[in-house]
Amino acid sequence: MNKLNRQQLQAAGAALGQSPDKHAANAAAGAYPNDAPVTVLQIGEGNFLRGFFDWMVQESRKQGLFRGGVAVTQPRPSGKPKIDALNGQDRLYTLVIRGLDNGEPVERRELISVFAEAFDPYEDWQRLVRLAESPELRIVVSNTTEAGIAYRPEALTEGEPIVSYPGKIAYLLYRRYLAFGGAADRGLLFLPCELLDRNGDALKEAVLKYAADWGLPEAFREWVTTANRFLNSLVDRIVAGYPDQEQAEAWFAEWGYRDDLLCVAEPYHLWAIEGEPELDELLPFASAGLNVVWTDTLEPYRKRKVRILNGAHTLMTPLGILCGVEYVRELMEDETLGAFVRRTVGEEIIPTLPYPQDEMAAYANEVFDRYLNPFVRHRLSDIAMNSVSKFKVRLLPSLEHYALKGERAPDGLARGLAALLRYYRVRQEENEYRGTAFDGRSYAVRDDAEALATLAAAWDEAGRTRETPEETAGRLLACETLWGKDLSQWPGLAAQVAQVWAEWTKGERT
Ligand SMILES: NC(=O)c1ccc[n+]([C@@H]2O[C@H](COP(=O)([O-])OP(=O)(O)OC[C@H]3O[C@@H](n4cnc5c(N)ncnc54)[C@H](O)[C@@H]3O)[C@@H](O)[C@H]2O)c1
Ligand SMILES: O=P(O)(O)OC[C@@H](O)[C@@H](O)[C@H](O)[C@H](O)CO
Repeated sequence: MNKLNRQQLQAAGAALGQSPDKHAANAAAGAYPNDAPVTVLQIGEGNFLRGFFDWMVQESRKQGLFRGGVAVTQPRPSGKPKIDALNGQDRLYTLVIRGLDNGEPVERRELISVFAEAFDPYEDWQRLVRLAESPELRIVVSNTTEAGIAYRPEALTEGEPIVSYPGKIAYLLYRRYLAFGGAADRGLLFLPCELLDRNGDALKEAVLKYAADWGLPEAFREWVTTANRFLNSLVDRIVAGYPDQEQAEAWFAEWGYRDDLLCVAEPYHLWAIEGEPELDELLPFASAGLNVVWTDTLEPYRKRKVRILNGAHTLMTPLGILCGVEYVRELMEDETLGAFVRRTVGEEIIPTLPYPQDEMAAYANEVFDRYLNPFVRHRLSDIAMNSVSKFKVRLLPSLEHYALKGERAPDGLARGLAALLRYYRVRQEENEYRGTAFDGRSYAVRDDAEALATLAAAWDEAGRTRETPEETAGRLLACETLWGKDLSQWPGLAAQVAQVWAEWTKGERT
């Protein structure tokens, strides 16, 4: 069977546009017109951007609202296989949107054709520099995970690729600044999608640090802040990526082509962007009828989503994996585990949020329905990656709410923390860290190397010193490098964690 290629796109377009004419067919399919300029640079080849941003560009293009194409590059050398795979299928991929939309089951297949270019910036650095100097370029979008926006000092060597994402932007902006003589109207609009608090500000700050490190002129740094916009935004859509092989094979047989970049997403989508609605002229997603909200108050959107949706994911994941559960939906359908998640969100997390409680409860119910989407198989093992830093952002603030009032942690949140610590009872085996589930099966744990080393050493020390479980809990909670503060000081928390572990030892699971 053939790989996806342009011929399939034209066939799809012809079917949609009822026309054998190539241009009409391409327009109907939202295809990239060969003579349109690249207006967007996308740093990130991952599932999320392909299931969210690129789909939005495609939707806007179908309506004739968005002109231009996207050049995609990977943020790390290790992302190259996906760029190669994209080029191997004429820069096309299939997005399947599956789930309940206003209670109605939907399954839509879209051939996404927004990529005008896909290249490896580490192999062809000058191509990226030329793009930065292009007058047509207007927008830079990224998703490099929360780790990608970090500032890590790095040398600037003329002609050699910069490794980090913000470092790249600092240099590329400098080249753009030089190319246009610092013209005020040649700045770019940055839309980082990383789930970091005030992601636009974080990117700008890191860019300016690199500019200062490299001694770039003060006038350039001024231009970075005055001529460019770094928008803070909050993205929300569950993009599960490539489906199970069995499902993929069934689709390939039906469609008559194979697609290595096949991606599955839910129908729900929200992009709240801090900026004036006039920016929709440049990024006409709201005009295209997509759920894109221009707002001057991002915080309520962010807090609601990170604390409820992501918080519940991070609450359920360690316990689910310890219990041998594989998928979010399976966990929510389990009588005990599902009730545990609903109860903790409803009775413990929502009351910590300073917003109308009925609105928060309605949002949580919508989230539970999304978790139960029968068509999106969201793996707990995917969500589990980097759970320590996720816990800090998603669940710790809810726990802290009680600690600051001098209260003990409520039961569900304490159990979530106990599960996280038990999940990270890991040992290094060759190149990876592994933990052991309740049934004795072993699982791999992916996290920051330093965090894993700290947790493995703490558990090892606990095993050798014959301390009590409460002392072990205290030892783990005291690791400020992990939590950003000493949690062993919070009222009764170590004892609560030890109590939960004792229940699990007796075979009680929640
Ligand atoms: N998948 C979803 O449902 C979803 C929804 C909302 C937000 N997100 C965000 O997306 C991220 C995961 O992305 P995905 O689902 O596309 O997964 P993915 O594995 O398909 O892609 C991850 C991307 O991040 C890059 N990356 C990873 N670590 C990096 C680092 N240290 N520095 C620079 N780049 C790095 C990879 O090269 C790749 O481009 C999460 O961190 C989250 O912030 C995902
Ligand atoms: O993408 P991660 O790995 O940061 O987190 C896993 C999930 O919580 C996350 O992807 C959500 O599904 C998403 O944030 C929904 O918008």
